[in-house]
Amino acid sequence: MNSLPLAISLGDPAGVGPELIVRCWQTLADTDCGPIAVVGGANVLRRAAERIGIDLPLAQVDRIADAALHWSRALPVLDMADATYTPGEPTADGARLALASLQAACGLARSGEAAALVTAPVAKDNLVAAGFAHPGQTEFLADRCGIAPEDAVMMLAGPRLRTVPITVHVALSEVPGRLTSEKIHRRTAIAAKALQRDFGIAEPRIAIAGLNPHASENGRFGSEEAEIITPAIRVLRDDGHHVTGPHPGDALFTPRARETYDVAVCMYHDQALIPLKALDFDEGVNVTLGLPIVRTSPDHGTAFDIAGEGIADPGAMLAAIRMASDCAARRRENESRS
Ligand SMILES: NC(=O)C1=CN([C@@H]2O[C@H](COP(=O)(O)OP(=O)(O)OC[C@H]3O[C@@H](n4cnc5c(N)ncnc54)[C@H](O)[C@@H]3O)[C@@H](O)[C@H]2O)C=CC1
Ligand SMILES: NCC(=O)COP(=O)(O)O
Repeated sequence: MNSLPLAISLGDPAGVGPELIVRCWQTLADTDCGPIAVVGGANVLRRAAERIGIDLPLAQVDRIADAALHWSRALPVLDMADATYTPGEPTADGARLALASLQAACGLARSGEAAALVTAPVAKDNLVAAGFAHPGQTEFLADRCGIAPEDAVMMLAGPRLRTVPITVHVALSEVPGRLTSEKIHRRTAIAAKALQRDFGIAEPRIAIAGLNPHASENGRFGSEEAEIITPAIRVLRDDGHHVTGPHPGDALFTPRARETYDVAVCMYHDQALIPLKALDFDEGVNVTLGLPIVRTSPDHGTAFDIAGEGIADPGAMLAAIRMASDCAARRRENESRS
């Protein structure tokens, strides 16, 4: 168990994040996942709990270290920015709060005051209006941690599947131009190292998808497999990684195929996220690999359409908190051994 708290950023206060955090605290309080602390938004959390009929004990703390004193009987919330609770109706104030919470929570993880960072969902376009200059939180965290955006690797992880998209938040038409052997090699190697360090998989089995239908059918439907993906696979194998591919994307996620690998490396966002969400939506976690901090998030977004109705499933947020706790503990253990 982590003795340090996990820092939870509030996400967009008009989304499902606040009510899910409340539900997660109810489930996790005093369990071996260790203390959690929400960074800002006490009023939002209180109102979200009221709205879904939960009598929420809340402990406002000045220092995250104090969360451990309270979390078994009250949800610890760091006293800072706040906003009005307007479920389903995002506001500029709410976006500013989401950004302030993300920035402060990231700072706590980086300084070592928090064991890990768990981010509740944000709406990227609203954040941009609040001054956010990154395609997503993944790239923001890379920037804050002083690493190249390409080296912060998104992985979606559920009980049945793990996937890594090589390109992420870009238009589909730009994907072929953005794929390079170097990028596939580098991001796959980062994922392999993180699976060892944070997930305890000693020799990760990696399956790499093609880009084109039938992985190009020997060049009939495109050249990226031969020119970009296969050379990357060769170098990864030379480095000692257990890699197969390029596999036709449509065959890679069948039940039998999934038994043959620990992670599927995919060429674009939806190739990686569609199978994960189809299989594991209510338990899916978005984890950022390659950072000096541990960061997880639920696989879903703000779900403005159901916010405040009390019907949002807390499973993915719970899985994100548990995974952050496990990864942080494993990383600390590995570091103390080396
Ligand atoms: N981790 C993050 O911060 C993420 C943020 N987003 C952002 O969220 C916003 C909305 O994105 P969408 O594509 O609409 O995806 P979404 O995941 O918010 O919603 C898609 C569908 O799933 C449902 N849903 C989502 N979470 C649910 C839950 N916990 N329980 C039950 N049903 C749930 C929604 O009601 C909706 O019908 C966008 O601005 C996007 O950028 C999207 C994915 C991840
Ligand atoms: N589709 C995943 C997603 O949008 C989450 O991105 P990030 O904000 O975690 O970078």
